[in-house]
Amino acid sequence: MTSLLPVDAARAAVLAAVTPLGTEEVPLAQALGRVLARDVRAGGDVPPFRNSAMDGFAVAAGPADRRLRIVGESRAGSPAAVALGPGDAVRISTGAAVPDGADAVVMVERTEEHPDGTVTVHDEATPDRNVRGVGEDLRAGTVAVPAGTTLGPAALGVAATAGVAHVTCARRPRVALLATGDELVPIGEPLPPGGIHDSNAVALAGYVALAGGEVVSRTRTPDTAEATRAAIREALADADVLISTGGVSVGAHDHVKDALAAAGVEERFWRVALRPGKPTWFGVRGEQLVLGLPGNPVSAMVTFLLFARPALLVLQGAPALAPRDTAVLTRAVPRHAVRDEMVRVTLDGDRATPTGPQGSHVMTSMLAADALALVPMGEGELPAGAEVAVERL
Ligand SMILES: Nc1nc2c(c(=O)[nH]1)N[C@H]1C(S)=C(S)[C@@H](COP(=O)(O)OP(=O)(O)OC[C@H]3O[C@@H](n4cnc5c(N)ncnc54)[C@H](O)[C@@H]3O)O[C@H]1N2
Ligand code: MOO
Repeated sequence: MTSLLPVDAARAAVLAAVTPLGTEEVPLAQALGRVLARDVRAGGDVPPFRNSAMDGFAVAAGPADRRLRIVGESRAGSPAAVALGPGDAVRISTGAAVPDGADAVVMVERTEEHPDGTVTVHDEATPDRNVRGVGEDLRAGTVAVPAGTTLGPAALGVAATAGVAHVTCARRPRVALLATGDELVPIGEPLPPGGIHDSNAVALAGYVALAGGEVVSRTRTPDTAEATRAAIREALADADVLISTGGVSVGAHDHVKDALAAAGVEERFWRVALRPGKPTWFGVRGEQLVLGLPGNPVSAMVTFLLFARPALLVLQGAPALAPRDTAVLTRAVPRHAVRDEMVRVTLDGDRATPTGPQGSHVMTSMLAADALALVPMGEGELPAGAEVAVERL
């Protein structure tokens, strides 16, 4: 057998071939999940003005149990027209501007209003009590969200409050998905003898979307050399990344590698010391990346996560990999002699429990998985209690 490439070397080879894509302006409301290419800086101070953290009375600093004259009101969106003089108080709502002359807000529960238009405040008003200062959250001109951030809901909110309506994001990788196999039947259709539903297409499309990619084509091709060539040619016409499944092993009907060579894709590696995922193939055509993933559904998902996902992230200028954690196996796991195994595990704190049978066709082994635990190749088994490296999903 030709030698198998170690998992980390395979991943390094993929990442070495990645050139980050360009950038584009994206309306903030459409930027969820996008990778920020340029820092978002605060256009002004946030909060932009001194405002109240409570409904109550704005007062000058002073002791408890003072009786003050109510001279006006400051509401959110409608600042008070008056400034406070000695002995004055202004009725104030949460979020409303604290008027000039006021140092603090006494919450309404700690006050007592009188029919003559005065109020007794029962709390001491220490300076800035219940007052949110200008720029407490963000200072004008400082970085509110750094480049490289994948924009989640909170980052969108921060960018909005920083006064930004458009953000500069990495272009989304355009991904073509190609499922090969005579046996494949579109999802939802009845299965003929020997047929199986094309689950890879929908599962991988989901992973692509979660990694920020855009699926630009989904094709199924039968196992003939001509059809595979045509499908690959077409898929490569308009994609940054081509991800195929199936047809990369050594069977008589495995045409993917030849078809990729015919399309001018240059092989970087084939076969990894990995279970599941041994026949994984990787190549490039110019800046286009091509991953030929194994057909077995678990192998396709695991190799997507190990190789394709980091590539998609780096194409977008995001960090490729979170550092591996360590966990302790709760059960013994048999080791493969010449392949590292990515065992699907649930995590309870640092305790890793395999999700059940680990065959590369057992799709439900992925369902409950929190992480992939790396069980290194070797003799015998890795005992319960052994430490393993885990990659969280
Ligand atoms: N003689 C050998 N046979 C195999 C070897 C080997 O080294 N020598 N390696 C095995 C390993 S490991 C894997 S992994 C598979 C990978 O084979 P292929 O990538 O060529 O995949 P196929 O043979 O086309 O399909 C494998 C399996 O997956 C099912 N499949 C394929 N596509 C889909 C899809 N889109 N949705 C759902 N399921 C799919 C297919 O029906 C097969 O059951 O090769 C081993 N054999
Ligand atoms: O390496 Mo294969 O992906 O185990 O079934």
